[in-house]
Amino acid sequence: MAYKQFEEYNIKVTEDVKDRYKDIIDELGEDTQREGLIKTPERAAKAMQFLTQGYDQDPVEILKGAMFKESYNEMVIVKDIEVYSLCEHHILPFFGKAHIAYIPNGHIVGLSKLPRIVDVFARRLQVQERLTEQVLDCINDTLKPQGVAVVIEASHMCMMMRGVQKQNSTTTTSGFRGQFEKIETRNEFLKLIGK
Ligand SMILES: Nc1nc2c(ncn2[C@@H]2O[C@H](COP(=O)(O)OP(=O)(O)OP(=O)(O)O)[C@@H](O)[C@H]2O)c(=O)[nH]1
Ligand SMILES: [Zn+2]
Repeated sequence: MAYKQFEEYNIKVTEDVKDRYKDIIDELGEDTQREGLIKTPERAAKAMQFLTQGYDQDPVEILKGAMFKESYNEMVIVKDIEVYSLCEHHILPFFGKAHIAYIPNGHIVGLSKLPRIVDVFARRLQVQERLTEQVLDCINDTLKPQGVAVVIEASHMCMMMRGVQKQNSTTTTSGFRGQFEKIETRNEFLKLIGK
């Protein structure tokens, strides 16, 4: 494997974050010594490291690890890629689907690498708009295709469980570069992903 995978928790980070979670749980009025909660600060510290592992990963390296010379000149679409991220305002999940298309320009990329780079950017504190643009720019700048398109549809827990408390709203963000700036190409992509 040519790039860093999430393998182990940083011991110092785990200890530091664990101590802070213990204080937070305590402040929220719970008993950190009761059986069900005794290991919770450590579990939460590890979960947060997993959910923010994207800071330590290099998406360019991931794409470059599987670029292949090919003359294929048509649209390649990977749709319905599950996205799980954390909103940077409330540190609550937002989740949904990403749809990615590109038109090669001499090189194709290993299909799995597209969901992998979505994960790299999603596993950070994010807003949906920036997540969309980072995926778009990464593919555009690394693969240098004739065009690239990214659509993300997501539900935000911070709008569902708290705050405005709307259970059925979804947010759609999109970005288009190169050939996808042309309305016909963009429409073909949107039609193929069922939009
Ligand atoms: N644009 C954008 N906004 C987001 C995203 N995730 C969460 N938000 C919003 O971030 C905003 C933060 O607004 P604030 O008024 O500072 O926070 P708040 O008082 O908790 O707001 P409410 O959620 O309306 O209760 C809220 O409107 C959230 O809905 C995102 O990915 N993109
Ligand atoms: Zn939020």
